[in-house]
Amino acid sequence: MSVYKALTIAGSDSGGGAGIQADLKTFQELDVFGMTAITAVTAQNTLGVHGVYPLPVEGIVKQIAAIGTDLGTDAIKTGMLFSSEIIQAVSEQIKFFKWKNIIVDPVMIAKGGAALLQDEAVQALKSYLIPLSLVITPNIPEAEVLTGITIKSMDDRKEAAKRLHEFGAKNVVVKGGHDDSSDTLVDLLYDGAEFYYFTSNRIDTKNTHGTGCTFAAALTAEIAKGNNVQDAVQTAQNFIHEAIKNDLKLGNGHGPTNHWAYKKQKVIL
Ligand SMILES: Nc1ncnc2c1ncn2[C@@H]1O[C@H](COP(=O)(O)OP(=O)(O)OP(=O)(O)O)[C@@H](O)[C@H]1O
Ligand SMILES: Cc1ncc(CO)c(N)n1
Repeated sequence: MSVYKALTIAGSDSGGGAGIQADLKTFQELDVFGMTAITAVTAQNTLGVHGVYPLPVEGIVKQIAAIGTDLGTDAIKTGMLFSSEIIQAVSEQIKFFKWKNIIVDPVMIAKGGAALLQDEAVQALKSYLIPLSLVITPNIPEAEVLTGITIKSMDDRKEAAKRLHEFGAKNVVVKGGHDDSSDTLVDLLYDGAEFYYFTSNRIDTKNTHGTGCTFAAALTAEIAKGNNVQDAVQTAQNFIHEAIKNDLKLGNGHGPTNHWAYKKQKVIL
C-alpha cells in the first residue's frame, strides 16, 4: 500500500477549527499522512484570536528540514506565515528540497479581524512564495490585497486571477465564500489558459471558522495522492460543503466545521 504524505506549514489554532488542526484532521479524513511545521501559536476559540505567538525562524526552518531530510512529502500546504522573515525562510527551504506541489493559502485575517499576516509581508508573499506555488487559494479580500484590484463582479475576479497567475502561481482559485450576492456560490479556478467554475449552494450558518484552511488542506491531500488540480478543487469543495452542512454547533461564536462529515457521508452512500 502506498502512503501519501502532506506537510502543512501554518499556525496552530487552539480552538481546533482552523490552522494546523484543521489541516491534520482533513489530511487524515482523506487518507493522507499529515506532518507539520508550526509557524506561530495562536490562543484562539470560536469568539476570536486572543493572542499570537510566532516561533523563532530557526525553529520553523528546523521543523521543515526535519521532514526534508527524512520523511519527504508529496505536497505542501502553507497557511498562516505571519512575517516576511518567515515567508522568506519557508520559501528557501522549499527551493532547497526542490519540492513542487506547493499549495499556498495566503492567510491574512481571521474571521474576527485579527491580523495573521503583517502588512509588510504581503510583498514577500508575492516575491518569494507565490512564484513557487502550484495552486494559490485566496478568498476575495485576499485577492484584492494581493492584486490591488477591487472585486465586485466575476469579471473582476477573473482579472485578479490572471494577475495572480502573472505573479507566478501555476493555478489560481479565487474562492467565493465572501460573495453573498447569490445563493449559488462559485469557486473560480484559472490555470493560465481556461477558467473553471465550481458551484455549490450557499449554506446559511455562522459556523464557518476554518473553511479556507479546510478547503486548501483537502486540495493539498488530493494533490498529494496524484490527482490533477481540477479534480482536487472539486473534491475540496465537496469536502468543505459537507463539513459546513453538518456543522457541530460548538462554542459561542463562529464554530468550527465538521471534518468527519465528508467521509461519513461517503461511507453511507
Ligand atoms: N456559507 C457557505 N456555504 C457553502 N460553502 C461555503 C460557505 N462559505 C464558504 N464556503 C466554501 O468554503 C470554501 C472557503 O471559502 P471562503 O471564501 O469562505 O474562504 P476563506 O474566507 O479563506 O475562509 P476563512 O474564513 O477560513 O478565512 C470555499 O470552497 C467556499 O465555496
Ligand atoms: C492559525 C490560524 N490559521 C488560519 C486561520 C484562518 O481561518 C485562523 N483563524 N487561524
